[in-house]
Amino acid sequence: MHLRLCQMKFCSFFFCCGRPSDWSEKGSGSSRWVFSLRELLSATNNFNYDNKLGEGESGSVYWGQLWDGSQIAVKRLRMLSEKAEQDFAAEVETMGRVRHNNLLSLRGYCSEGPEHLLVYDYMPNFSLYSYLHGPHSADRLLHWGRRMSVAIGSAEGIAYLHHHATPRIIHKKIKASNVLLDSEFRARVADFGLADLAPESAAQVATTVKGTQGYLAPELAISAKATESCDVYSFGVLLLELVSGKRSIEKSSTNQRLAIADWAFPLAREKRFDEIADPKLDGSYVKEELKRLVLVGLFCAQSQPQRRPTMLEVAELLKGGAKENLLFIQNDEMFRIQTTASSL
Ligand SMILES: Nc1ncnc2c1ncn2[C@@H]1O[C@H](COP(=O)(O)OP(=O)(O)OP(=O)(O)O)[C@@H](O)[C@H]1O
Repeated sequence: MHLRLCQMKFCSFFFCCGRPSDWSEKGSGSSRWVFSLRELLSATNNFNYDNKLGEGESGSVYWGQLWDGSQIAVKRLRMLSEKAEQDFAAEVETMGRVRHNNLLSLRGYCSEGPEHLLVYDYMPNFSLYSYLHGPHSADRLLHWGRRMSVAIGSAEGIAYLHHHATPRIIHKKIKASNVLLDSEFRARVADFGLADLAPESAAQVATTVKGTQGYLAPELAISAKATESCDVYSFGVLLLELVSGKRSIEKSSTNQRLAIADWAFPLAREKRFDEIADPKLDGSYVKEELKRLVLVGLFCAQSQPQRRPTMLEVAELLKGGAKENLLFIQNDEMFRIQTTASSL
């Protein structure tokens, strides 16, 4: 059942008035849309191994610097769908039109010969994954205030994709490595629209690969058709990860795999919210906010898609609005003590 929220205000979004193709091709670095292969080769030192930021399913990502000094991340795409191959410019133009403070928008592209490259602003604070589980997890820079801001910001970014972008976009790969952090640790959801550029077979393979395991809505095992509600499920998992510092799926000492929602659910039902908190927070968090994130996370990560909220509702709940709706969730039958974990 969807919660009914009144009017939503999206203060942080802004529309891009002009079409990306209208942007000056000969303008300064910030107004460029079409890049030449030559300048991207020069910016990335010929896709030098030392410039490589990482590699995902769709290709490798390289750090680069343009002639004006601005730092970029260049995604070198590996496989394209036939449609995207035929008209790459038109396909990426839709992605370029989507603009929101919590989305990592496309800055430009290059399509020359076999090379298909996407250009983004470089995010100096890496990804949420790197602070939760990766090389920066020991830095303890992800204090509670930042976690709340990442939760709300990424919810607003995804809500924008679902409810305001034209055409609407289902992300399909919401996970901690796709939430990047800008210089102010503001969440920028990355990789939206990319699933639609991949060949169908590859997009389906993506639903089984390691990186997305634990985030996939259970209904995707039956039907490969992703919906907005699948993104809501993935976002619920992401929220629980953000609060607890645990991975979407943890392996126990006996090599058993435990989904994060199955671990957090009994603790939440018994109101043992403090035990869900990431030990790296050292107890420094706002109890009410932590409880809110856990309840909303579990409500999103329910197995029945029709019971999940929309991303607009999620954003409002996380911001602390719609108090009656949070109460409604808290009193839902799933959190009553008789409920068993299998009903999740
Ligand atoms: N704009 C960017 N600024 C800084 N780092 C980036 C940027 N874009 C991607 N990265 C980093 O590059 C690496 C590879 O990213 P990529 O999106 O290709 O893979 P992924 O998110 O790990 O997996 P997937 O392909 O499944 O989304 C990741 O570590 C990511 O954090």
